[in-house]
Amino acid sequence: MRSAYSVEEVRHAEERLMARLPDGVLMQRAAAGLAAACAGLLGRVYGARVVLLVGSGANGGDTLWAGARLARRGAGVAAVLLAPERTHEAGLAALLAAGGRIADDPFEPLAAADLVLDGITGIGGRGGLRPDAVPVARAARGSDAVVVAVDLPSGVEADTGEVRGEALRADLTVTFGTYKPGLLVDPARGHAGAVRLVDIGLGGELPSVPRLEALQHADVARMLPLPGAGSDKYRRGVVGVAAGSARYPGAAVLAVAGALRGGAGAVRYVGPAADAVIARFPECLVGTGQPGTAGRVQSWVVGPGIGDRGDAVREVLAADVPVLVDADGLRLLDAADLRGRTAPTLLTPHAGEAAALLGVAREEVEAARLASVRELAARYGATVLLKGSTTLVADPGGGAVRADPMGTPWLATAGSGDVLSGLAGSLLAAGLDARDAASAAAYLHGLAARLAAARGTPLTAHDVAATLPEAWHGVREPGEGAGVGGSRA
Ligand SMILES: NC(=O)C1=CN([C@@H]2O[C@H](COP(=O)(O)OP(=O)(O)OC[C@H]3O[C@@H](n4cnc5c(N)ncnc54)[C@H](OP(=O)(O)O)[C@@H]3O)[C@@H](O)[C@H]2O)[C@@H](O)CC1
Ligand SMILES: Nc1ncnc2c1ncn2[C@@H]1O[C@H](COP(=O)(O)OP(=O)(O)O)[C@@H](O)[C@H]1O
Ligand SMILES: [K+]
Repeated sequence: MRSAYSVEEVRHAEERLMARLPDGVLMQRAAAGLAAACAGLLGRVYGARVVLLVGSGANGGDTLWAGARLARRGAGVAAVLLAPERTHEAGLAALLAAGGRIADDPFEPLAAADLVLDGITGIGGRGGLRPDAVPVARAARGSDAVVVAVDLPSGVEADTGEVRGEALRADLTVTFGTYKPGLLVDPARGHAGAVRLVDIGLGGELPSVPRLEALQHADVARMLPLPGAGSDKYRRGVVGVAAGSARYPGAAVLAVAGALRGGAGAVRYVGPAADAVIARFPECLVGTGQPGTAGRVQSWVVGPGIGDRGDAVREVLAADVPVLVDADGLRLLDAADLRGRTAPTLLTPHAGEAAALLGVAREEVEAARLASVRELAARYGATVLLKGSTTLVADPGGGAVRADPMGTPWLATAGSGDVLSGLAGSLLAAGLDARDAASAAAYLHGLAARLAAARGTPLTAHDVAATLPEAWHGVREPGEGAGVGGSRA
């Protein structure tokens, strides 16, 4: 599991750790890790041309100390000082002593650089880049150099992943002590590039529950419901799918396709698309009536392509089993029907559906995903999986939000959300709690898409569903397979 903590939590942990250590040790640990990552990228440090973008705080200090280490190994290092009168003094002195220099004009060294280190702001940054930094950041991005962000890409909001204004775009972010939420949540995540964590000894000082966490293969492997000697199809869990309509039979077929690959022992479909479902999946138990006629299930998926069948949504929500509501089901949702429920409810909106549930514009949800998913979970008293460029899962009672690291834009294809809802519903039927079911489903869905995309694109939702068994195998046997889907970091 990768964990991310807020700026406030990082600062408290840092204070406690610093109280036990000699002055400057943490900055030296950070700078050493940063310089090592840079040396790895450069291959040959001697003779490399390195430019440091240095702001007024400790983020600039880390950058100067790392620059000094590279200069000692023979790199030509020029520092662009964005706040010359407030530059980290000891760091600058170290750089100059190691043979580095201060650049009078930022643009000339940037044009010839092999590597740029962004030390304008880290966790002390507020708002987007200031006007004087904008042309410098653009010149860095426009050059042929590899751009490495120090701790965070300057200009992004560490705690939320929001980007208010302009922010630097890095190829790699070397972050210290712990991930910050902004490194795992778009739009900020899109500015970070690959992310590498440098251990500076902060771990033991951080709270046990992080703000945000991202699953890795081993976490998902532990959650997967595997059949044992005592299993039968009912004990493995039965998932009911109430989806599709005469107009949208395909949504039912795709939700069932996902449900069949989620580890439940059986899938029951009820609704007007029974003929289409049975034609495609003879292993599915089908009926044409209302959900109440389906027989016992351990979870329900309701909503994909269901049209205006609000009665089916209400009927499913009255059942005392975990219920996943998606797509049309979200439009038909009456919040009052959620209040009386004691079994878990999982809502899976995309940004547009989330915006409608919150009564705000879609753009607001996309700009503030973390706040939106938390607000939805609290307001509806349900676990919420917010789909999109970064899929997030929040529980109504708080706790760590899960950020999915596996998504790929190839998933933005009609019907892939239906596959996801079937898959997550199946994991619910198999006994996972709502947060685990939702986040494991998003992970497997993303991994399946990556595996399928490695063989050919564009992807269809059907390709994603068909590749889910390979994704299961991939998380359980990470050494094998197509070599995609390891963590980004
Ligand atoms: N925590 C840890 O464990 C460790 C932390 N370490 C490092 O320290 C970093 C945090 O350092 P920090 O607190 O000095 O803040 P930092 O990010 O350098 O910003 C400082 C100044 O920037 C300014 N400023 C604000 N917004 C701005 C903007 N938009 N555009 C431009 N300028 C802006 C603002 O000054 P202002 O101009 O507003 O007076 C503010 O004072 C952390 O990210 C990590 O790299 C490591 O050394 C190891 C251990
Ligand atoms: N830009 C993107 N990057 C990564 N994943 C995306 C992106 N856009 C959409 N997705 C994913 O694609 C799926 C689309 O689901 P949804 O919007 O419900 O589509 P549909 O209703 O057609 O099935 C979701 O899993 C979502 O997270
Ligand atoms: K930075």
